[in-house]
Amino acid sequence: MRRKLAAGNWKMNGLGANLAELEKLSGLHGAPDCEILICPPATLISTARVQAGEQIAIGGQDCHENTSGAHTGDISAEMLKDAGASHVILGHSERREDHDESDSDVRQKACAAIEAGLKVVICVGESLEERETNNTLDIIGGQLAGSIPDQVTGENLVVAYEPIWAIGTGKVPTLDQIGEVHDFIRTRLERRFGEGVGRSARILYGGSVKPGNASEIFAVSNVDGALVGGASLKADDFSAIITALEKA
Ligand SMILES: O=C(CO)COP(=O)(O)O
Repeated sequence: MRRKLAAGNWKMNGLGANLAELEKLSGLHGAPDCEILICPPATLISTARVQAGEQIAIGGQDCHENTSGAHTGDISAEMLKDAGASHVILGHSERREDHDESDSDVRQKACAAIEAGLKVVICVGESLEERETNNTLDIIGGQLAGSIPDQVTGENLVVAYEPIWAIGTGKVPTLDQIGEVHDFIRTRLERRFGEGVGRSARILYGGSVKPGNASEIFAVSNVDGALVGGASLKADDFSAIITALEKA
């Protein structure tokens, strides 16, 4: 049985004072089959690790593909690990777009992250045009093939399906659309990595997940949790989503 995962991506939001939300969240949940992950800005990782308590895993939002060197402003996977991170989000659409990250870039970053002992949350998702022209599964299939390295395991691989047009918009695919893509991702993972990895890797949905829609999304097949942006910034909102996942 796969452990559920509620992951929060704070993106470029949060100063030290905002970690109070993390402390508030710490004591609210403890279901053994539901993992909680918060990915704050890198500047907060080490403090978050101390303040979050054991119930909450802390992650980064990106890492460089090299272990060290002349990469001003970048952060290596080993540095994330050293700061207390156990996970790292890679290939988020906002980075694929803003930083021209290719599938190959994401795969190289994922290799470095796994080498450093991090679990990877690899994001895939289609644009509105790709959805409207019925190219979603082709796009997702290509991203899965190009972004996930061979050395993943069911324990260190999480895939997040985040339709670009649902991120930050309040729009959410239909439950059938979510189910179709999650079933497709599961099938592709099993085909490439075998039933062991394919069935144990978690697949998260992300894109305007809120307390009001979380329960119905978590009832969809092959949805093992969520990667939440805006609603993860406030403990009360994220706690409501976690509770919905615990009950799913
Ligand atoms: O991008 C996301 C998580 O990585 C989703 O963001 P929202 O939940 O704000 O739509």
